Amino acid sequence: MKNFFDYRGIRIRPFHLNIYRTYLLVFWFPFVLSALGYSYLFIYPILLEMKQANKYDLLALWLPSGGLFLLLIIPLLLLVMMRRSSFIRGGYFYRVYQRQMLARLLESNGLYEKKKRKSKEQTRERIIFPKVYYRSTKEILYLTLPTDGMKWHDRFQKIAKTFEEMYISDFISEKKEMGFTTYSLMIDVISKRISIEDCIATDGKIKLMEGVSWDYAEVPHMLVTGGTGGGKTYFLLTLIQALVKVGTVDICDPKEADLKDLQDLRLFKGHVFYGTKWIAKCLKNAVAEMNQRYVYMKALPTYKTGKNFAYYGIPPYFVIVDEWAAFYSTLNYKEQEEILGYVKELVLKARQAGVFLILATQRPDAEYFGGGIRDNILFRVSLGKLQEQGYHMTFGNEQKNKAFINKSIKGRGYVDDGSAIPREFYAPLVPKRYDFIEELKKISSMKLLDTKEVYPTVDEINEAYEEFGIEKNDE
Ligand SMILES: Nc1ncnc2c1ncn2[C@@H]1O[C@H](COP(=O)(O)OP(=O)(O)OP(=O)(O)O)[C@@H](O)[C@H]1O
Repeated sequence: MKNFFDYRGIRIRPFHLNIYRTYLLVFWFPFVLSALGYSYLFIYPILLEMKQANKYDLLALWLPSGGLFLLLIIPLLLLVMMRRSSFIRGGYFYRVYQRQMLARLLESNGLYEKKKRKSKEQTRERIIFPKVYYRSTKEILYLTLPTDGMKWHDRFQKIAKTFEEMYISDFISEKKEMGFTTYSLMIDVISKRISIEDCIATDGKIKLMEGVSWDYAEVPHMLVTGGTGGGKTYFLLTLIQALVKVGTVDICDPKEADLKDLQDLRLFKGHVFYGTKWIAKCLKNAVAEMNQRYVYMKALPTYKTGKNFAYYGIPPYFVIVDEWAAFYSTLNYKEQEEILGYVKELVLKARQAGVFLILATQRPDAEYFGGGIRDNILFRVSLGKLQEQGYHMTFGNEQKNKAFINKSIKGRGYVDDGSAIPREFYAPLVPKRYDFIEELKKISSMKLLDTKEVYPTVDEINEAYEEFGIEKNDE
């Protein structure tokens, strides 16, 4: 609802074109004034005396000139340093500079009107900016522009990507009101990075950053993409250390690289898979687990329509497959069909049973994700540097208007937490001293659901599916 007074922010005016420098001069001005006073009191009398005596002694001026120099230059240097440090910390001057950038964007793109002002002697031109407003909080930048059907309407409607690139920020939403559009952009995301110690799974969610959690029951399954060295393995290990405390974690490492080492831990005995045959078995087991869980839940005395695994206190079950695309491309047609079949079942049906897939890959090309699998994996993370196409594959072609910016920060990328709005992401920070293996050794066992003698028939499974509103199996 509209308030009577809606504060849009500071209106951008032509004086903002040089405001960053102007502010420096304004802060310096009192020192210039005191330098003038000082000169009048201490230098002028000496000069006057010299003039009267008609004898100029530069040596006598040396000390007072030094004082003048200190009075002018030291404050200027301090102010330049203060301005720079405020800029780096994202403080006052940083925001001043953002306003200057906005003014310069308008000017350099000719987004202004010219107005002539006539006086007796001459005609002067004045530029008038459209009604553009700037407002910022510590985390969000609000930029309001006129979308009133006038001259620059279309231009202002498509400006979000430019803002993302200008301010190295993420467009998160737009709010339209009659005549204006307000774009909200997230800034200073790095300050929301958490440490691995704070990456904890509770209440069906795993915290990944301040304000970003993977709510696996609501936004099931995860896609992790990233080039080599971007932090994919560290991120998967971070997820594993948190998820293993609340449920079961099966790990498929087709490349037999970093994750395979976990098999040496007692905790992961029988939970690490490699080789096509065993990975297929792991996924088949997960489908069987899903079916058992549905039948098990339906048979519980506490069974209640519409409730999921969490309601019955059933621990979640995660299957992590690393290097999915590379693995998939090595499979023959028959193997592809079998394995894709399991993945598809899990992606489409397993949410309420609490069985979740985490697929990690370098590039999520559509050819490795048949049957709409990619579209049904709702939580997506990219890590490290990707080409534009890689971002579009990860977050969908509808993100073509978003500016994805690569930075050389380990564990940095983008996340779509199910909102369909990707934003900058920093994986939990893993300190150098942190040893994943040693930390995992401290965990004695995984939380498993003991479904005991539940070995359901196809009919029983279909019956349970019906209860949970899931499409039945054909056989
Ligand atoms: N979240 C993080 N916190 C701290 N350092 C990180 C993080 N993620 C990655 N790194 C650093 O980056 C290095 C590479 O990360 P990682 O091994 O996870 O990359 P990768 O994408 O899996 O690469 P590859 O595919 O080549 O194994 C790590 O050795 C670590 O030093």
